[in-house]
Amino acid sequence: MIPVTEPIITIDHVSFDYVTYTKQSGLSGSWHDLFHRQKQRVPAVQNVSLQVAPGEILGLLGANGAGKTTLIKLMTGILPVRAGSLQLLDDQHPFQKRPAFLRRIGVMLSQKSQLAWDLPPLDTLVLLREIYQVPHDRFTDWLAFLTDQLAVTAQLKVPVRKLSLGQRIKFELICALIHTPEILFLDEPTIGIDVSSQANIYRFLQQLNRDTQMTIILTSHNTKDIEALAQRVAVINHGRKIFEGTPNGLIAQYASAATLEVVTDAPLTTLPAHVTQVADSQYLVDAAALTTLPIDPQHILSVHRRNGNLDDILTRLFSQEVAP
Ligand SMILES: Nc1ncnc2c1ncn2[C@@H]1O[C@H](COP(=O)(O)OP(=O)(O)OP(=O)(O)O)[C@@H](O)[C@H]1O
Repeated sequence: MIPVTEPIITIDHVSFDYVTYTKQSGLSGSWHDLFHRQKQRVPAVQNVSLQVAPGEILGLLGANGAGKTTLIKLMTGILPVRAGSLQLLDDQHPFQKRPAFLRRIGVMLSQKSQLAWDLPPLDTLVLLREIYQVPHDRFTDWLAFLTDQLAVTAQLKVPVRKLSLGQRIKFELICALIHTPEILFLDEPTIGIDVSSQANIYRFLQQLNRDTQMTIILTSHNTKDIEALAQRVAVINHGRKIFEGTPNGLIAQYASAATLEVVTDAPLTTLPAHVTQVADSQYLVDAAALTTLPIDPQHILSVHRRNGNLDDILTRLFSQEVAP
């Protein structure tokens, strides 16, 4: 679906390959590598086109290694766009990292911390204030608001190493927001966060989006994040976009057939193409295909109908091998 308003992000047929070199083990392997390095291309993003409207919350969904983080890195200028084109705000070259561009985006990557381990978050935030040239009084008010909303005011002056994981993630989020960006990128924002803090973060992001029209792009394996926040989702599989639309549209498209969950005491040794394994002896199968399930009925312990929720659908979607 193409947003009706002028898009704030336009990704047009973008592809990205990582180039790596295999490393052989042992001394002789290292010696061999000196003269004959084996080059490998990893096609992380393949021919992806996507548009995001201002004020939208878009969820990027995909299995591990699908290419979500790479797509975020391309949008935020961490990686260069070599094939296709990409425009964010009015900048067609995010990789040039113009200060005016960087001031308009906020990025929180799960694998990269902005916080200094031995310093309190306040020190990092003051540094960011200088980098982004946030006026002092604005900084003070905004920081007080953010820490209050995320319930971490008391931890502002505590060294990062003494904070809980949840508190650290909330400060990472505050770092990404301290300069009030127009677009916020969140890579796995609730990883390792308890349910009450998750709810706190959802409420906060929803309010932020509602009150300031901030555009939010998030990736998550936690479908609760997507259900709570995303107005639209793009599903990436092996670097390709395989779905774009609303979360309900995704459910409607892929949950057309009734799905049954079968528990057995005789696990399958080989998995037929139409069956998805969800646990050691637990399988999902279309109702219409139940009779073709190669399990002796006396070994079936239970059969339950599963309504199509996002978790089920993504499990099925990502377990189907889509050729890279
Ligand atoms: N620096 C790198 N060098 C080489 N290959 C990489 C690099 N970073 C990622 N890849 C590969 O690119 C592909 C996409 O990775 P990416 O991190 O974008 O996936 P992802 O969808 O964010 O996965 P996850 O959900 O596990 O974080 C994977 O096959 C990964 O192994």
